[in-house]
Order: sequence, then C-alpha cells, then structure tokens
Amino acid sequence: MNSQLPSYGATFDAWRLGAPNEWAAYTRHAFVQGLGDGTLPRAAFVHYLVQDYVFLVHFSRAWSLGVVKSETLAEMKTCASTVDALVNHEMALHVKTCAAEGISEAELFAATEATENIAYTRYVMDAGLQGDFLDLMAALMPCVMGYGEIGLSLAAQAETSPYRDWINTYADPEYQAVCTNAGAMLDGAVAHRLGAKPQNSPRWAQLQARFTKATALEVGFWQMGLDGAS
Ligand SMILES: Cc1ncc(CO)c(N)n1
Repeated sequence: MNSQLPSYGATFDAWRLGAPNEWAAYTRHAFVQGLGDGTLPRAAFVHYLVQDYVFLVHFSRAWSLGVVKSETLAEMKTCASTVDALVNHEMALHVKTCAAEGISEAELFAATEATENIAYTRYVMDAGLQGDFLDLMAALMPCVMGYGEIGLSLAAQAETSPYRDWINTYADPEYQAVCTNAGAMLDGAVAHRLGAKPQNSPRWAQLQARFTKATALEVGFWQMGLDGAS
C-alpha cells in the first residue's frame, strides 16, 4: 500500500509517515470508501459538500495568510496561486453540484457551519496567526495532499461511481500540480528556515504535531459528513 502512495516532496512524505494511524483513518475513512464504491448516501454527500464550501472559504483565508507570512517570492507565488485554485476552480465543483440539488451559491455562502468544520479551519488559521509560515503550512498540508492522494486512489479503482465528478476534481492533473507545487515550495521553506537537516531542529516535533492534529481534524470532518445527514 505504502509503495503506491504519491510523493509530494520530502517534508510532506516524512510528516505523512510520522502520523500513520491518523493518516490511514483520514484517507481510508468510510466516507471515502463510500465515494469510491458509490454506496455513500446522496444526503450525506450533499451535507458534506455544503459544509465543504464553507470550509473552502476559511481555508482560502488561511492560504491568504500564507501570502502575509511568506519570506520569499516563491512562497508568495505558491500561496497566491493556491488561493486562486481554491476560490476560482475547486469551489466551482461545489457550486455546480449543489445547483443541481437546488442549493444556490448565496445559500452555500450563508450555510451554518458544523462544529467540526469550525474546529478545523480555525485551528489552521490560529496555527498561522500564533506561529510562523511553517506552523501554518504544517496545518494546511494534510488537506491539500490528502485529497490529492484520495483522488488518485479512487480514480484508479472507481470506474462507475456516481461521485465521479468529485473524484475527477482531485485526480485531475491540475489539482495534482497544486499538490506537487505546494510540496516543493514546502521543502524550500523548510530548508530556508531550518537548514539542510530539519529533522534535527527542535521545531520538527512541534511541526509534526501540528500536521498530525490537522489530519485528525480531517477524520472528524468526514465523520461529520456521515453523521450530520442521518
Ligand atoms: C475538509 C477538506 N479538506 C481538504 C480539501 C481539499 O481542498 C477539502 N476540499 N475539504
């Protein structure tokens, strides 16, 4: 299984390896399996998608904070283009799918946030407000890369799922490029601040802890999708 995981850069790959239980619970959650085999109830999917639209609003705010906290132009460019990818591309999937369910974009924007949703996005935002650029990135990466990994793995196994649009959004080369670029930028940002042997830095364990916490909050988000619709 591990040999099939996509690589999104040395730092991300190390953090993923450092959170094996949380990562498996996130990327192989029952919600994910239901997307792949098509057994996920439509109501759970729509409930999740409405929450995810609001998630992306706050997630885009957090990536925008990345522009503020950047120390190099390369960091700034990646953060700015990720904000663009989120607000101008990924969210189009939510708008289109929800429109087909009779939910307008104005309703999406005004949707009441589930507690698990608030917990996750505000944790990420606070990591960036309290800490530096790396603290923010450690909290942002599980979201970006996890969906890249899930998209690829479901695309390889799910030919006929009714959730094919969702799967394709994340398996798409455009989304995979967002993951690869973010991972390369992260490696540069780590080298810039922590040197060539970042694992020896006293900050490494703290960054791993942030990554692991954000991954656990992703598990809570899937669970909210399943539970909230029942
Ligand atoms: C909860 C969540 N995590 C990650 C992504 C990927 O951007 C998303 N859309 N939603």
